[in-house]
Amino acid sequence: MNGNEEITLAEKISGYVERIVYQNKDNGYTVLNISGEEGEMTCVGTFSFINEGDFIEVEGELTSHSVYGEQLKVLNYEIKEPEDMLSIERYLGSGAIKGLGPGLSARIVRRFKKDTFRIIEEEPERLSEIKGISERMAREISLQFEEKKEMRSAMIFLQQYGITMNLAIKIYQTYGNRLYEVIKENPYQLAEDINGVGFKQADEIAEKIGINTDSDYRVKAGIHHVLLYASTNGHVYLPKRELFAQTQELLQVDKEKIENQIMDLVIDKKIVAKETEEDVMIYASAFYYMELNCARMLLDLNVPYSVYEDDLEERLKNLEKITKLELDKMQRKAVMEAARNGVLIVTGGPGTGKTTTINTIIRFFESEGMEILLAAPTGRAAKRMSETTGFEAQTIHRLLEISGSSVESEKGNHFERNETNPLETDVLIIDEMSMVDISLMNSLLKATAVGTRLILVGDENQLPSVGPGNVLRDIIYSNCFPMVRLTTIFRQAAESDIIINAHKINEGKSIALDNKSKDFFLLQRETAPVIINVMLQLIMQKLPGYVNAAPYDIQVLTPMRKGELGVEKLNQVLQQYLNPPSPDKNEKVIGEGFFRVGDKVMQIKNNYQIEWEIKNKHGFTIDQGTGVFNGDMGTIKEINTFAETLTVIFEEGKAIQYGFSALDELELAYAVTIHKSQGSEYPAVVMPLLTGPRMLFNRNLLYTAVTRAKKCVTIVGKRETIEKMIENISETKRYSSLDLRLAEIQMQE
Ligand SMILES: Nc1ncnc2c1ncn2[C@@H]1O[C@H](COP(=O)(O)OP(=O)(O)OP(=O)(O)O)[C@@H](O)[C@H]1O
Repeated sequence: MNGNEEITLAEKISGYVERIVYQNKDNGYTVLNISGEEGEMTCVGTFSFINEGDFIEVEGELTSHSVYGEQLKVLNYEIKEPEDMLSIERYLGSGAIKGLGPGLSARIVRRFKKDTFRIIEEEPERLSEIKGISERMAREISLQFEEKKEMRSAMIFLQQYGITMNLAIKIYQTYGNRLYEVIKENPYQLAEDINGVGFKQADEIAEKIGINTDSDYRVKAGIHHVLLYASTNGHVYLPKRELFAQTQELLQVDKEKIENQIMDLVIDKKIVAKETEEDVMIYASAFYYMELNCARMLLDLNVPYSVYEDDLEERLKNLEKITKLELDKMQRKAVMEAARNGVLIVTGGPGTGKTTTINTIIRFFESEGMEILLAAPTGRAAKRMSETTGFEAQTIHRLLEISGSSVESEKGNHFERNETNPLETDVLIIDEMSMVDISLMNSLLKATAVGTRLILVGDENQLPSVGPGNVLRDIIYSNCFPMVRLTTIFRQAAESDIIINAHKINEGKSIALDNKSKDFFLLQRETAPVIINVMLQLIMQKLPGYVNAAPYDIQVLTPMRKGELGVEKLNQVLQQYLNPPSPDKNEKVIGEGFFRVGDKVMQIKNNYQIEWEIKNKHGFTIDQGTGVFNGDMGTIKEINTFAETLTVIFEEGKAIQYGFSALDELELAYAVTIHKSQGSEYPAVVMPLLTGPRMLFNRNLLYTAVTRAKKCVTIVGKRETIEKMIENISETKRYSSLDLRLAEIQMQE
């Protein structure tokens, strides 16, 4: 209890809900005014389902609040059918039934008196005896009345299983009156049908209902859950032995049970099992078909185009004259192969001339009068592509035109551009391909009509995409498509130690860490507190001037989430220093930490539906749309504790308003994991490297981190750790098989 609140006595009162002042749909916490015989009263408590106009009986403690005055803290409540005629009339006329205002309600009650509710339920046609009510309207009134009653009982039923109001409403909307059957027989169905319900929650409900731990439904749902969970770690499938081990750990049931259900799921086409020499690969069906479709569509696009070979050289030379840049042998090859083929992959490390090659390819096709589209997986990468090529590039999501459909499905049908409405272009160039996951690739290919030239550009040595799949590497390893690997580091790029060291790291060679460089430093420190201190000094004092950027633009990258130098801890510290508390900055507590106005944040999942708008300086909306994606970064502009919203401004000035219940989509981003930093570039990167698990602290990770920096890399930690990372080529295995699908199809043809 608050210090400024005083309990006086227990009370039981009844009356109408005059007004719902506030309601939190997650936990049902509600403030409402009721009006009863003794006047108006403010009630505060948890109401799972209530409408304005309802007649309720509440029991609670009468308290006196220093600000809000007298209130009833509700302990119990019951929704009652109003009994006296006045109450009935008020209920009907309260707006609870659409189309019935006070006038009509009064007439109904005058006619049917205390029998009104029975008539509405049992003989609704009699309502049409009243002037102003047609037979159709009578049926509608009765239907609505019935629905309200049904919904109320559904809410009360679901509440006993600890289901929040928000979720209860979704369940009711999905199943209607079938929900009792679903919950009692197979609550695991919820995890399949309703966004936001996972296996764990369904399992909790099942336990409360008393469903056996080895029920078929539970085992099936468990298998599905393990596969989906694997996909959040980037896997498209799991080898059967791993699926078994993980499912057994989750469910604690016999192996035989799992084996049987796997067979059943295969028969039901919910999962796909593919046998190889060593093992059986098991896929959630959606993922299997995504890979299969991608393979088919890529091969369909991969047709040769006839070009006048004689003057190809000539035309290239002319282009070089215009761009005043002579391409090297591999770059030339890339341009020619782009002209000759339907699919081309261009790969290479930093500074090897990928952008320069894209530029020439664009100019080549442009001179042929062809339509060209450019895209990249993230907003930042698209922006960089626009800047370096001088052509407009967009995110792949935007290119495909998000449909804003309310169904977020694994099948990825969120886009207006698809097989029935493909992109209208002759050439499509995608940069930063290492970040494209199988689902996005599937959507992209669906929207790419045969006859379009597809050019995929990326660095195969970057970490694979955050989402499932290993698309770029699989395509390269399949050997099914023309590919050009760029390796020359050009003079200008060779002046940067960031680029030189990145290549050395990639080749497993040691790097100079003597601090004689202008853009690559190691500050040797041995303990976490000292490392944190040094990082703070770098970000707040030294680096902003050195790289000419704001402290917010200097990015801390770290391998881990947990631990003293993990993202979570570092964000707490950095928030405290870079955005200290202040009376004019609202805050919102989240778990153990909080968000504060001014914080740097990152979106951590794809959200295709959320709306954004861009306003000009006069406050007029100049652009709007939907969608924000995993890895997008922004700054908190406003926290409104009354409306329970938090507004973030993302790149390009896109403002997005999050309800407090959606804040699990955001994370502080002063520090981010190296995995999440893919595709982004920052003026300066600061990286603590002390010790960590071998599977994580590897060459690939260090390479990705270093290549994120444009002007300066500073590692704070141990030299020995860096050396070990360069030597360590063990990588966490990613289970993906686009290369196998490509090979299979080619064999069949
Ligand atoms: N044929 C060439 N002759 C001379 N300089 C070149 C040539 N090709 C590229 N360069 C120069 O090399 C540098 C790196 O090239 P570019 O930006 O195209 O590489 P990149 O692979 O796109 O690099 P990153 O991945 O780091 O963006 C640039 O300064 C560019 O002007």
